[in-house]
Amino acid sequence: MVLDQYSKFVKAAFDDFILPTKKYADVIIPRGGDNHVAIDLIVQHIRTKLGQHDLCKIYPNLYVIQSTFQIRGMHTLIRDGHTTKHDFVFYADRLIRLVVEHGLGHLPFTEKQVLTPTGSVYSGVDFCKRLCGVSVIRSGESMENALRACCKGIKIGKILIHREGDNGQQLIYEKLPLDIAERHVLLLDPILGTGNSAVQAISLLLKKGVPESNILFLNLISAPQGVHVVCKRFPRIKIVTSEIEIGLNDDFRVIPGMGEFGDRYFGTDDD
Ligand SMILES: O=P(O)(O)OC[C@H]1O[C@H](OP(=O)(O)OP(=O)(O)O)[C@H](O)[C@@H]1O
Repeated sequence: MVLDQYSKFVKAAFDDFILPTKKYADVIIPRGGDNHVAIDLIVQHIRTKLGQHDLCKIYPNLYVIQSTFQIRGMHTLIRDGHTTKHDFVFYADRLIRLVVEHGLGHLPFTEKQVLTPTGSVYSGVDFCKRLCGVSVIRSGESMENALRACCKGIKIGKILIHREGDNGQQLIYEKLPLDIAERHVLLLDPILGTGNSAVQAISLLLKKGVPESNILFLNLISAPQGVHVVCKRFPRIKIVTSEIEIGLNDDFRVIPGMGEFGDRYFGTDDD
Protein backbone atom coordinates (compact mmCIF):
# COMPACT_ATOMS: atom_id res chain seq x y z
CA MET A 1 0.00 0.00 0.00
CA VAL A 2 2.73 2.38 1.02
CA LEU A 3 4.67 1.36 -2.09
CA ASP A 4 1.70 2.12 -4.29
CA GLN A 5 1.39 5.55 -2.78
CA TYR A 6 5.12 5.93 -3.16
CA SER A 7 4.97 5.28 -6.93
CA LYS A 8 2.26 7.91 -7.29
CA PHE A 9 4.27 10.28 -5.15
CA VAL A 10 7.44 9.81 -7.19
CA LYS A 11 5.55 10.35 -10.42
CA ALA A 12 3.82 13.46 -9.15
CA ALA A 13 7.03 14.88 -7.72
CA PHE A 14 8.81 14.39 -11.01
CA ASP A 15 5.90 15.60 -13.13
CA ASP A 16 5.59 18.82 -11.21
CA PHE A 17 9.16 19.00 -9.99
CA ILE A 18 8.41 21.99 -7.85
CA LEU A 19 6.62 20.31 -4.98
CA PRO A 20 8.27 20.73 -1.62
CA THR A 21 8.89 17.03 -1.19
CA LYS A 22 8.73 16.65 2.54
CA LYS A 23 5.52 18.56 2.89
CA TYR A 24 4.01 16.59 0.04
CA ALA A 25 5.05 13.26 1.55
CA ASP A 26 3.44 14.21 4.81
CA VAL A 27 0.19 14.96 3.04
CA ILE A 28 0.12 11.73 1.00
CA ILE A 29 1.26 9.34 3.71
CA PRO A 30 0.17 10.38 7.18
CA ARG A 31 2.96 10.06 9.73
CA GLY A 32 2.81 7.50 12.51
CA GLY A 33 3.79 3.87 13.04
CA ASP A 34 5.78 2.27 10.21
CA ASN A 35 4.89 5.10 7.87
CA HIS A 36 7.39 7.32 9.65
CA VAL A 37 10.29 5.19 8.38
CA ALA A 38 8.72 4.91 4.95
CA ILE A 39 8.40 8.69 4.64
CA ASP A 40 12.01 9.23 5.61
CA LEU A 41 13.17 6.70 3.02
CA ILE A 42 10.99 8.25 0.37
CA VAL A 43 12.18 11.75 1.15
CA GLN A 44 15.78 10.55 1.09
CA HIS A 45 15.24 8.90 -2.29
CA ILE A 46 13.50 11.93 -3.78
CA ARG A 47 16.21 14.24 -2.51
CA THR A 48 18.81 12.05 -4.19
CA LYS A 49 16.85 12.04 -7.44
CA LEU A 50 16.28 15.78 -7.38
CA GLY A 51 19.95 16.33 -6.52
CA GLN A 52 20.92 14.08 -9.41
CA HIS A 53 18.72 16.08 -11.73
CA ASP A 54 20.32 19.31 -10.54
CA LEU A 55 23.85 17.96 -10.98
CA CYS A 56 23.14 16.97 -14.57
CA LYS A 57 21.81 20.46 -15.20
CA ILE A 58 24.92 22.06 -13.71
CA TYR A 59 27.33 19.74 -15.51
CA PRO A 60 26.25 18.88 -19.04
CA ASN A 61 29.06 16.32 -19.31
CA LEU A 62 27.64 14.24 -16.44
CA TYR A 63 25.48 11.37 -17.70
CA VAL A 64 23.43 9.20 -15.35
CA ILE A 65 22.13 6.16 -17.20
CA GLN A 66 18.35 5.94 -17.43
CA SER A 67 17.09 4.05 -14.39
CA THR A 68 14.84 1.01 -14.87
CA PHE A 69 13.52 -1.48 -12.34
CA GLN A 70 16.19 -3.92 -13.55
CA ILE A 71 18.89 -1.37 -12.77
CA ARG A 72 17.31 -0.56 -9.40
CA GLY A 73 17.16 -4.31 -8.72
CA MET A 74 20.86 -4.72 -9.48
CA HIS A 75 21.70 -1.79 -7.23
CA THR A 76 19.52 -3.22 -4.48
CA LEU A 77 21.46 -6.48 -4.62
CA ILE A 78 24.97 -5.06 -4.73
CA ARG A 79 24.21 -2.51 -2.02
CA ASP A 80 22.73 -5.13 0.31
CA GLY A 81 25.39 -6.02 2.88
CA HIS A 82 24.01 -9.59 3.06
CA THR A 83 24.49 -10.34 -0.62
CA THR A 84 26.89 -13.22 -1.24
CA LYS A 85 30.16 -12.62 -3.07
CA HIS A 86 28.92 -14.69 -6.00
CA ASP A 87 25.79 -12.56 -6.40
CA PHE A 88 27.68 -9.33 -5.79
CA VAL A 89 30.08 -10.11 -8.63
CA PHE A 90 27.29 -11.28 -10.93
CA TYR A 91 25.12 -8.16 -10.51
CA ALA A 92 28.05 -5.75 -10.38
CA ASP A 93 29.20 -7.25 -13.70
CA ARG A 94 25.74 -6.75 -15.21
CA LEU A 95 25.68 -3.12 -14.14
CA ILE A 96 29.24 -2.50 -15.25
CA ARG A 97 28.41 -3.86 -18.70
CA LEU A 98 25.52 -1.38 -18.96
CA VAL A 99 27.70 1.54 -17.90
CA VAL A 100 30.42 0.53 -20.36
CA GLU A 101 27.95 0.19 -23.24
CA HIS A 102 26.40 3.53 -22.35
CA GLY A 103 29.81 5.14 -22.11
CA LEU A 104 30.83 3.85 -25.53
CA GLY A 105 27.77 5.61 -26.91
CA HIS A 106 29.46 8.93 -26.12
CA LEU A 107 32.44 8.26 -28.38
CA PRO A 108 32.63 9.98 -31.75
CA PHE A 109 31.72 7.99 -34.85
CA THR A 110 32.01 8.25 -38.60
CA GLU A 111 29.22 7.59 -41.05
CA LYS A 112 29.40 4.30 -42.90
CA GLN A 113 27.22 2.71 -45.56
CA VAL A 114 27.02 -1.06 -46.07
CA LEU A 115 25.27 -3.31 -48.55
CA THR A 116 22.86 -5.71 -46.85
CA PRO A 117 22.24 -9.28 -48.17
CA THR A 118 19.04 -7.95 -49.80
CA GLY A 119 21.14 -5.64 -51.95
CA SER A 120 19.94 -2.55 -50.12
CA VAL A 121 22.13 0.18 -48.69
CA TYR A 122 22.15 0.62 -44.93
CA SER A 123 23.40 4.00 -43.76
CA GLY A 124 25.08 3.40 -40.44
CA VAL A 125 28.14 4.37 -38.47
CA ASP A 126 31.62 3.05 -37.87
CA PHE A 127 32.96 2.69 -34.33
CA CYS A 128 35.61 5.06 -33.04
CA LYS A 129 38.90 3.14 -33.50
CA ARG A 130 41.60 4.81 -31.40
CA LEU A 131 40.55 3.76 -27.91
CA CYS A 132 42.10 2.50 -24.73
CA GLY A 133 40.96 1.70 -21.22
CA VAL A 134 42.73 2.77 -18.06
CA SER A 135 41.72 1.05 -14.85
CA VAL A 136 42.36 2.43 -11.39
CA ILE A 137 43.74 -0.48 -9.39
CA ARG A 138 42.17 -2.31 -7.77
CA SER A 139 38.41 -1.81 -8.09
CA GLY A 140 38.70 -0.42 -11.60
CA GLU A 141 40.06 -3.75 -12.76
CA SER A 142 36.59 -5.22 -12.21
CA MET A 143 35.47 -3.18 -15.24
CA GLU A 144 38.12 -4.47 -17.62
CA ASN A 145 36.27 -7.62 -18.72
CA ALA A 146 33.18 -5.67 -19.73
CA LEU A 147 35.32 -3.26 -21.73
CA ARG A 148 37.15 -6.13 -23.43
CA ALA A 149 33.83 -7.83 -24.18
CA CYS A 150 32.64 -4.68 -25.96
CA CYS A 151 35.87 -3.55 -27.64
CA LYS A 152 37.77 -6.42 -29.19
CA GLY A 153 41.51 -6.31 -28.44
CA ILE A 154 41.39 -2.97 -26.60
CA LYS A 155 44.59 -1.88 -24.86
CA ILE A 156 44.19 -1.37 -21.11
CA GLY A 157 46.57 0.67 -18.98
CA LYS A 158 46.70 0.74 -15.17
CA ILE A 159 47.08 3.34 -12.49
CA LEU A 160 47.56 2.63 -8.77
CA ILE A 161 46.76 5.41 -6.35
CA HIS A 162 47.16 5.09 -2.62
CA ARG A 163 44.27 6.67 -0.78
CA GLU A 164 44.03 7.86 2.82
CA GLY A 165 40.89 9.61 4.02
CA ASP A 166 40.01 12.72 2.08
CA ASN A 167 43.59 13.52 1.12
CA GLY A 168 46.98 11.84 1.03
CA GLN A 169 46.44 10.59 -2.52
CA GLN A 170 49.65 9.31 -3.94
CA LEU A 171 50.40 7.89 -7.36
CA ILE A 172 52.19 4.60 -6.81
CA TYR A 173 52.28 2.95 -10.22
CA GLU A 174 51.29 3.59 -13.81
CA LYS A 175 51.58 1.62 -17.02
CA LEU A 176 49.86 3.22 -19.97
CA PRO A 177 49.91 2.69 -23.74
CA LEU A 178 52.76 4.73 -25.26
CA ASP A 179 50.45 6.37 -27.81
CA ILE A 180 47.76 7.19 -25.22
CA ALA A 181 47.77 10.88 -26.25
CA GLU A 182 46.23 9.88 -29.60
CA ARG A 183 43.48 7.77 -28.08
CA HIS A 184 40.10 8.25 -26.49
CA VAL A 185 40.51 7.03 -22.92
CA LEU A 186 37.88 5.13 -20.94
CA LEU A 187 38.89 5.63 -17.33
CA LEU A 188 37.53 2.80 -15.18
CA ASP A 189 36.75 3.02 -11.47
CA PRO A 190 33.40 1.91 -10.00
CA ILE A 191 33.39 4.50 -7.19
CA LEU A 192 33.69 8.28 -7.29
CA GLY A 193 33.85 9.46 -3.69
CA THR A 194 35.73 12.62 -2.73
CA GLY A 195 37.04 12.76 -6.29
CA ASN A 196 40.66 12.83 -5.14
CA SER A 197 41.60 9.51 -6.79
CA ALA A 198 39.89 10.57 -10.01
CA VAL A 199 41.69 13.94 -9.98
CA GLN A 200 45.04 12.12 -9.61
CA ALA A 201 44.22 9.70 -12.40
CA ILE A 202 42.92 12.38 -14.78
CA SER A 203 45.87 14.68 -14.03
CA LEU A 204 48.24 11.88 -15.02
CA LEU A 205 46.36 11.30 -18.29
CA LEU A 206 46.54 15.02 -19.08
CA LYS A 207 50.26 15.01 -18.29
CA LYS A 208 50.65 12.20 -20.80
CA GLY A 209 49.09 14.45 -23.43
CA VAL A 210 45.52 13.08 -23.52
CA PRO A 211 43.14 15.94 -24.38
CA GLU A 212 40.61 16.49 -21.60
CA SER A 213 37.73 16.04 -24.03
CA ASN A 214 39.07 12.57 -24.96
CA ILE A 215 38.54 11.24 -21.43
CA LEU A 216 35.41 9.34 -20.47
CA PHE A 217 35.22 8.41 -16.80
CA LEU A 218 33.01 5.37 -16.24
CA ASN A 219 31.79 4.46 -12.78
CA LEU A 220 28.92 2.74 -11.00
CA ILE A 221 28.21 5.29 -8.29
CA SER A 222 29.21 8.91 -7.84
CA ALA A 223 29.00 11.07 -4.73
CA PRO A 224 27.93 14.66 -5.47
CA GLN A 225 31.14 15.91 -3.80
CA GLY A 226 33.26 13.95 -6.28
CA VAL A 227 31.17 15.12 -9.21
CA HIS A 228 31.68 18.77 -8.20
CA VAL A 229 35.42 18.31 -7.74
CA VAL A 230 35.99 16.51 -11.05
CA CYS A 231 33.59 18.49 -13.22
CA LYS A 232 34.77 21.88 -11.92
CA ARG A 233 38.41 21.03 -12.41
CA PHE A 234 38.01 19.20 -15.73
CA PRO A 235 34.89 20.63 -17.37
CA ARG A 236 35.50 18.86 -20.69
CA ILE A 237 35.75 15.27 -19.48
CA LYS A 238 32.59 13.16 -19.56
CA ILE A 239 31.40 11.17 -16.57
CA VAL A 240 29.02 8.25 -17.08
CA THR A 241 27.56 6.73 -13.92
CA SER A 242 24.59 4.57 -12.97
CA GLU A 243 23.53 6.34 -9.77
CA ILE A 244 24.29 9.51 -7.85
CA GLU A 245 24.74 8.96 -4.14
CA ILE A 246 23.51 10.95 -1.16
CA GLY A 247 27.01 11.96 -0.10
CA LEU A 248 29.98 10.98 2.02
CA ASN A 249 30.16 9.92 5.66
CA ASP A 250 32.68 11.12 8.25
CA ASP A 251 35.23 8.63 6.91
CA PHE A 252 34.80 10.04 3.39
CA ARG A 253 33.10 6.84 2.27
CA VAL A 254 30.19 7.04 -0.14
CA ILE A 255 26.70 6.67 1.35
CA PRO A 256 24.51 4.76 0.95
CA GLY A 257 27.29 3.17 -1.13
CA MET A 258 28.02 -0.53 -1.26
CA GLY A 259 30.90 -0.89 1.20
CA GLU A 260 34.40 -1.72 0.05
CA PHE A 261 33.80 -2.52 -3.57
CA GLY A 262 37.25 -4.04 -4.16
CA ASP A 263 37.01 -6.31 -1.14
CA ARG A 264 33.51 -7.48 -2.00
CA TYR A 265 34.29 -8.01 -5.68
CA PHE A 266 37.63 -9.75 -5.24
CA GLY A 267 36.63 -11.66 -2.10
CA THR A 268 39.15 -10.10 0.27
CA ASP A 269 36.63 -9.03 2.90
CA ASP A 270 36.52 -10.88 6.19
CA ASP A 271 33.33 -12.90 5.51
O1 LIG B 1 36.93 9.48 -4.78
P1 LIG B 1 37.81 8.92 -3.67
O2 LIG B 1 37.43 9.45 -2.33
O3 LIG B 1 39.25 9.10 -3.99
O4 LIG B 1 37.48 7.39 -3.56
C1 LIG B 1 37.37 6.56 -4.65
C2 LIG B 1 38.42 5.48 -4.64
O5 LIG B 1 38.17 4.61 -3.54
C3 LIG B 1 38.01 3.27 -4.01
O6 LIG B 1 39.20 2.58 -3.99
P2 LIG B 1 39.88 2.08 -2.63
O7 LIG B 1 40.82 3.13 -2.11
O8 LIG B 1 38.82 1.63 -1.69
O9 LIG B 1 40.80 0.90 -3.11
P3 LIG B 1 40.46 -0.52 -3.79
O10 LIG B 1 39.99 -0.23 -5.17
O11 LIG B 1 41.78 -1.23 -3.79
O12 LIG B 1 39.45 -1.24 -2.97
C4 LIG B 1 37.55 3.47 -5.44
O13 LIG B 1 37.77 2.34 -6.22
C5 LIG B 1 38.29 4.69 -5.89
O14 LIG B 1 39.54 4.40 -6.46
